Amino acid sequence: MVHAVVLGAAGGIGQPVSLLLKTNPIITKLSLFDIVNTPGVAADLSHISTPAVVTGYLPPDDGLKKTLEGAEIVVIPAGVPRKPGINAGIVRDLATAIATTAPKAFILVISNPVNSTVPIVAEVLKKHNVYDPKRLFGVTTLDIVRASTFLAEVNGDVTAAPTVTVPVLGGHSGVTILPILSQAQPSLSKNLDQAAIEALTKRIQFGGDEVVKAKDGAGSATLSMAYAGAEFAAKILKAVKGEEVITQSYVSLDACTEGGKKVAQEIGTPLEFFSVSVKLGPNGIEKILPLGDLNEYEKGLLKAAIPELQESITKGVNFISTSKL
Ligand SMILES: NC(=O)C1=CN([C@@H]2O[C@H](COP(=O)(O)OP(=O)(O)OC[C@H]3O[C@@H](n4cnc5c(N)ncnc54)[C@H](O)[C@@H]3O)[C@@H](O)[C@H]2O)C=CC1
Ligand SMILES: O=C([O-])CC(=O)C(=O)O
Repeated sequence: MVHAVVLGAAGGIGQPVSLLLKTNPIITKLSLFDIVNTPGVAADLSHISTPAVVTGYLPPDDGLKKTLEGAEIVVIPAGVPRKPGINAGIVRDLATAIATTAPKAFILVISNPVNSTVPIVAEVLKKHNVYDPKRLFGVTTLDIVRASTFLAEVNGDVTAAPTVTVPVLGGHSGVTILPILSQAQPSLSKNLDQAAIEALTKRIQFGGDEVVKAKDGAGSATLSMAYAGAEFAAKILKAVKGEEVITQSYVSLDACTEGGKKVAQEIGTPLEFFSVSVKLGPNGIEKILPLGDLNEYEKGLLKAAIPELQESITKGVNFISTSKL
């Protein structure tokens, strides 16, 4: 019995991610919230012959509170593509509702800029004394998905993508995205020269721009993001059921003292949030894994990512310290 929630469920990501969650047989209750159109989305999904009972809520009559009551996992794709200022306020308000109604839920933040929206959610939860860093995740799975696909593609066999894994660390925007191609499994990057590695790294870092350009004004990645978001939610739910799961996510380095300290040393600059490899268990993050060996090029990428990450985290924290909650 799992109650999953999508906030921003009528949007470009919200609708397909809700569809994919509806097809996850572990989920028995799926509650959808948006400022528009959720009754229609919910009615449509409710005809699918999978276990989840789907309900759509709108803001009137305490809709957000009703959506969140008893929620165990909350996925947040609410917001507007490439409008960071607007999204900060939206995410703050949704986090406030989670803090008061479903403080123990796993929170999966998709709304951009993830590098700032995750600190925003953390600060709101801290203000309500319900912050559990083991349960708060910035979803960076799309970067991991892209890395697998693009590495398989450049290696001449895109059909191998499902069997290729590349750890992607750092954050979720441009130069803060650190694909660690030297740690790819299988080690396909050995077939590539340095110029090809650098081109592939840039493609992964700026994959979002490729979609924005191709959509020509009609928004950013939605379908691949929905796939990635549902995959990440499925990983959390597998871990809850006791399966061992290791993946990367943008999380607090204080979520796990031991592992987090080691990573902080590897980074060499204090950062409250970073996308790292985490071992997930029934209560969320059990262990933060070391960055592992980085080659000289990857060390340079890490160094270049730090100032932007620091600035984005500070922006998120300051946004809440100057907000009336
Ligand atoms: N983490 C990642 O890898 C990715 C993140 N994104 C981000 O996801 C967010 C959503 O993108 P799209 O679905 O394409 O946008 P969209 O504009 O199609 O959908 C956003 C939805 O949020 C809803 N919304 C707005 N304010 C709300 C509120 N206060 N409460 C509940 N719902 C509200 C809107 O009504 C709309 O249905 C954007 O911030 C985008 O940048 C997009 C792609 C990848
Ligand atoms: O680029 C964007 O605006 C959306 C995004 O985060 C991505 O596609 O990775």
